[in-house]
Amino acid sequence: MPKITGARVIVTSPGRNFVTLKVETEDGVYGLGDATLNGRELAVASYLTDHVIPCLIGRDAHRIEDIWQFLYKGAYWRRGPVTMSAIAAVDTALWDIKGKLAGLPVYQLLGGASREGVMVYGHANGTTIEETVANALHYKELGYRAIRLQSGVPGLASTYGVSKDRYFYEPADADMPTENVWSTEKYLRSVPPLFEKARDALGWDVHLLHDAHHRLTPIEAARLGKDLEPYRLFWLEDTTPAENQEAFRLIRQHTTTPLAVGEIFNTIWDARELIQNQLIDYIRATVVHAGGITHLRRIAALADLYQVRTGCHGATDLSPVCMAAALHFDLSVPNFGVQEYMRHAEETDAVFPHAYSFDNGLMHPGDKPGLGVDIDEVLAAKYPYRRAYLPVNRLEDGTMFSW
Ligand SMILES: O=C(O)[C@@H](O)[C@@H](O)[C@H](O)[C@H](O)CO
Ligand SMILES: [Mg+2]
Repeated sequence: MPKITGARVIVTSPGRNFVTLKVETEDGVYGLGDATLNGRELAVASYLTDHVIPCLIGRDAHRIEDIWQFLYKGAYWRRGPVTMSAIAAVDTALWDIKGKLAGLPVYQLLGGASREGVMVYGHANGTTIEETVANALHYKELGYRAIRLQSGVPGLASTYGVSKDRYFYEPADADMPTENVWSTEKYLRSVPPLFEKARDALGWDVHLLHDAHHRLTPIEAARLGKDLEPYRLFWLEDTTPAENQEAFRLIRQHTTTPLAVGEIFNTIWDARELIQNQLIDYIRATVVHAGGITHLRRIAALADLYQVRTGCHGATDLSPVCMAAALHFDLSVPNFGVQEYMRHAEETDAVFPHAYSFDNGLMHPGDKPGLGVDIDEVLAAKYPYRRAYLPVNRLEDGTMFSW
């Protein structure tokens, strides 16, 4: 058996913070797993170092399912983003090791390729509709077949999804949380004209998406979905805070705009009612925050029964290790929908050399054994951790609100 002889957490900040688990076996083969939880990184690092790694040493690295069950059931305190990100990192690293030992890319171990490539969507943003549409046109020229559009809201100083940089969106921007001001009325007025202009400029042969980032009530979400129907969105994402799964029934009854949710979900239980009651069209759970490749496959299998497709989260706070793992999953899973792809900064790519590639709107994980992603530890050590928070939102009268 490939015995696990060591495991370490590597925290590095090449442009932004990443937490990576490296698991080593006695024959020198190692695997990597992403454990990054944006804004709460060190909690996962400690969970791994202080509580998980001591239990890994001496185990058989091939027993992925058993180790997953051991960490999930053995903790007694189940679920939650910190626990599930830590389990995900172990699980991902073990799949990497299994692939390397088998001499096969991970997607081959997951049943092989179900498609030629993985359709990804880019994130077009701008402070005005004109800027956002121009940015979306640029994505189309780069070959993207799906584009998400997020525009500034007239009357609001800053909004989720609109970055200072044209191409790189990074929400965790300060060592104390940035406070934004939010108005749903202003936002709801601004979105339909954005998509009207986008369709005029981009035509109908490209998929358009939008993220409401959990800030609407069910009836507001229903109205937005209805207002956007003429523009035939691929999906409308995270309309309401999904702690209340039942809310989606109300939204669903009012609109045929496809609904996506789940980037903050960490287990199948968060999505179960939504999937079984066919209240959503796309499940956005991803490798790092939803218990790794093993658990994500379970979620996808449940979703497949109800024609719900996958649409993994892929913002810049998910490291290239997660991106690689997601692409192996995407290439193999039968009910794939789309994959989010926000390009990482050059410093990030240099610390995490990887085999995955983008061509004409599709990505491929490459054919290196394992995940096909590495970490340059010497370079990583040059980028020390810097505390960085996600922003918060207040209504115009000062009330705390969902970000
Ligand atoms: O869909 C998305 O990409 C977003 O909702 C993310 O940018 C999200 O805000 C960040 O990943 C939070 O860390
Ligand atoms: Mg989102």
